[in-house]
Amino acid sequence: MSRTIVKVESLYKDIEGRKILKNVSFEVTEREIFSIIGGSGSGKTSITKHIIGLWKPTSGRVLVFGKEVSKLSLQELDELRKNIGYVFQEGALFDSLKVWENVGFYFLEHTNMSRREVRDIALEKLRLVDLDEDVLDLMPSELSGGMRKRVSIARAIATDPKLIIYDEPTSGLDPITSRVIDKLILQLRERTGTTAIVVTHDMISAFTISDRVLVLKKGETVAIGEPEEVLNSPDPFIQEFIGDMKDCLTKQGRGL
Ligand SMILES: Nc1ncnc2c1ncn2[C@@H]1O[C@H](COP(=O)(O)OP(=O)(O)OP(=O)(O)O)[C@@H](O)[C@H]1O
Repeated sequence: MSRTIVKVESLYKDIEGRKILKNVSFEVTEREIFSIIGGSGSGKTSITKHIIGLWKPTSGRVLVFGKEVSKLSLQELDELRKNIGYVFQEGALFDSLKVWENVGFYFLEHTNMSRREVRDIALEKLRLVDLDEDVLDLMPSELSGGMRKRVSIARAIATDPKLIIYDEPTSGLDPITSRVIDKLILQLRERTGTTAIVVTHDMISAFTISDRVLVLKKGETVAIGEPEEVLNSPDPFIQEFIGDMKDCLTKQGRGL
């Protein structure tokens, strides 16, 4: 049986009297690609903030690798975060650092490894995202949008995390580059066996790469299931949300 990597149980989050998340529950199992979709402000990022321990639930529980995140000590939280790679929406690369220094940032900051060793690790991670030594010494400003995403992903996997959270991995990219990043997310799962949670507005991405999809509306679960199940849900919100995309999201359309 597959191991549970993330378990969210009846998660509620209120901030200043506003209900941000209402009774959200789901499990993500090992090697799964699990997408969270929903309109702006529906609570997608709020869920990930609980997973990495930035927020504590108002009620309910969030367990990651079997441990309740809100009960971890600071040291345990550091250890947890080392095992979670986070790909930030805007890439969040340090503009004054070279590509290899960005990818190896964790090791430069937290270990005594030599720069040569860190550079070697960076190259190994860059190869996993189909980049090579040509980019090692480039500055982030010299990269295209798609390459920046790849470098951000290489940085997120630098410490060999068991879980990767992708925050809007295709935002700001043209449709062709978006599909390339989708393929990369799938390839990375094959290459590293990592579990992935993808927060996205991109329906094509969510319905093509995911094993399961969670649809949120104003902090509540509208649907959860395999892409086909969710696509065929009679729920009017889902039908409206998916809208015209449904035709191109048929099985043929999923042939990445
Ligand atoms: N620090 C905060 N303090 C108060 N309210 C917040 C805070 N962060 C988020 N919210 C509110 O929580 C709700 C959910 O926000 P969240 O960022 O999780 O949505 P989202 O689905 O990720 O949206 P988007 O797609 O726009 O990033 C929103 O109404 C937002 O205004």
